[in-house]
Amino acid sequence: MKVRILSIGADKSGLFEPAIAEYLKRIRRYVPVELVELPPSKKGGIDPQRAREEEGQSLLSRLKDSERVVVLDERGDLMGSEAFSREIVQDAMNRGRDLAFLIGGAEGHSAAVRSRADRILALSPLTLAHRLARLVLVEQLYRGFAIARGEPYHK
Ligand SMILES: C[S@@+](CC[C@H](N)C(=O)[O-])C[C@H]1O[C@@H](n2cnc3c(N)ncnc32)[C@H](O)[C@@H]1O
Repeated sequence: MKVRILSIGADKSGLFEPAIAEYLKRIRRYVPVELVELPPSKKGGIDPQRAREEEGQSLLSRLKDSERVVVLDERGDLMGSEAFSREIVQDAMNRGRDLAFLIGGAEGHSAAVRSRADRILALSPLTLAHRLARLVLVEQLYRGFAIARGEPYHK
């Protein structure tokens, strides 16, 4: 099993990168994990619909057939950490499936991305900056593996 996080944009602020790097390092104790940053569309701020579609194509073109696709979106299903561990992390472990998590840009996800999703997941009903969504995702992934192993990180 492998995990990839495909994300539009980079963390230019530098605020979240050290924490994200730390959780990626911790997740690598369990599985290979890769963060793939994709450039935002040049249409951002000018033509939001076009930007969403271009970024969606960029995300979709990088998916592999072997991957179960989890699209992150504030309008998606809300689940607790134990359900996330069971239904996403442990399910993939048990089936030997790879996981791809898709994080959109400033304009969110296109209809094409939503329709490709095996699961649409909200980390909260709040709208998070994409780089903060990344950080919450990697912490929850680490927590999800710790739950699966019965390790004390999750209380
Ligand atoms: C700034 S948000 C995009 C907001 C955009 N206006 C929309 O309607 O989707 C950028 C990306 O961060 C992720 N994101 C932000 N808040 C989230 C949340 N509460 N749950 C899951 N993902 C979230 C999503 O992948 C989203 O596409």
